[in-house]
Amino acid sequence: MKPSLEVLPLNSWVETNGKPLIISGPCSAETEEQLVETARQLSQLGAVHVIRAGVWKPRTRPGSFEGMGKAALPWIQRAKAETGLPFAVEVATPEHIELALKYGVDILWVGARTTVNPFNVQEIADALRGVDVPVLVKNPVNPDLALWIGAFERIAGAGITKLGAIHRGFSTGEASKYRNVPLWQMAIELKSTFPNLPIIGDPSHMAGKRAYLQELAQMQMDLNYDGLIVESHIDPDNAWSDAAQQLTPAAFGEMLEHLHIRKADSPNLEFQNALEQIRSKIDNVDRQLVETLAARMALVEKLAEYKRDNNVTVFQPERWKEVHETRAKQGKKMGLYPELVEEIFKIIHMESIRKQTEVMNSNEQSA
Ligand SMILES: O=C(O)C(=O)C[C@]1(C(=O)O)C=C[C@@H](O)C=C1
Repeated sequence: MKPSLEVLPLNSWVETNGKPLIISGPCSAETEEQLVETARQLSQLGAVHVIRAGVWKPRTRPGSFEGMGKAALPWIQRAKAETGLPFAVEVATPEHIELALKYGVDILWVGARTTVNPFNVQEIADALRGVDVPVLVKNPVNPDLALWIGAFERIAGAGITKLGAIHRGFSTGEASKYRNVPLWQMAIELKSTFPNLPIIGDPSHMAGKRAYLQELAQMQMDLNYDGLIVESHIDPDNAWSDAAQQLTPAAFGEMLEHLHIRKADSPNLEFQNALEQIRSKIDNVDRQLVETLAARMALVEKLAEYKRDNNVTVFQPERWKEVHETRAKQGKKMGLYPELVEEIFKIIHMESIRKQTEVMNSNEQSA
């Protein structure tokens, strides 16, 4: 069964006047003064639609600052009253939900460390039954699309229709300049699974460092995300959590000014015609690509029959090295991104091995 979700459009629950939804605020609510002043400066930018703050913080190791908890909730009420802006908070337990709603929090989000655990997500969903509140779900820490999808299904199953995703990147164990690897394909697949589900980019947690925020936010806008959630703080260097990735409200305002916001499409006829023509050429090239792949696989199958009859192994390290290197070199010569050709040939080689193993372990003999 193809999964589907009943999701209300973003602009039915938050007014953004056709612009991307901008959520910003400190990683953590630390003091009343810090929270209210950050919110005040953000509201003065005139570009922020929702203020955020962490109240309950899941931390990797015990002993780190775990959020101010319930004590911060009245500060949120004051920040809301002074700015007139709605407020979003992370919740991880039914008790958090009850308290957040009691103190007038407008939007809840489920954090990456909660999304990984279906028991936790189900508890949250059960606590949300009968409540009309927008809920945003961050991607799970590990790159597992099914877990992310499952979280939406559980929360939607409790009757929540004001739903959105937050893409904050993944822990993959690979070396990366970013704190969390974006794995854009995951977000693209989520959008393909649930076309109506808004996706909000979280460049702060992806980047881990101020220096990468702009490029990541721009990429998220170019992927047609519906909004951004960015951490900001009146004194980022002295923040009690995530100091390296927070911006002052003024710096955040500047970052927003430098963002190119593009539209999903254009009615311009000349553009539409050009697009159609080029896309039809792309269709042809893609057809050739697929035919070429099929031709290669047919050759590999033939080769496997000889290997089977002569009792020779599938994997041939020397030949693979040659294939890999020559194709990468050729790609580079043609101006292609080197990793593109390398990665494609790794996939082709694995498929060649899979196919050959299948042929070699079938009982027929070649003619
Ligand atoms: O050349 C071979 O012996 C093959 O099996 C073909 C092929 C390939 O697909 O290019 C596949 C597996 C080997 O490791 C090397 C190359």
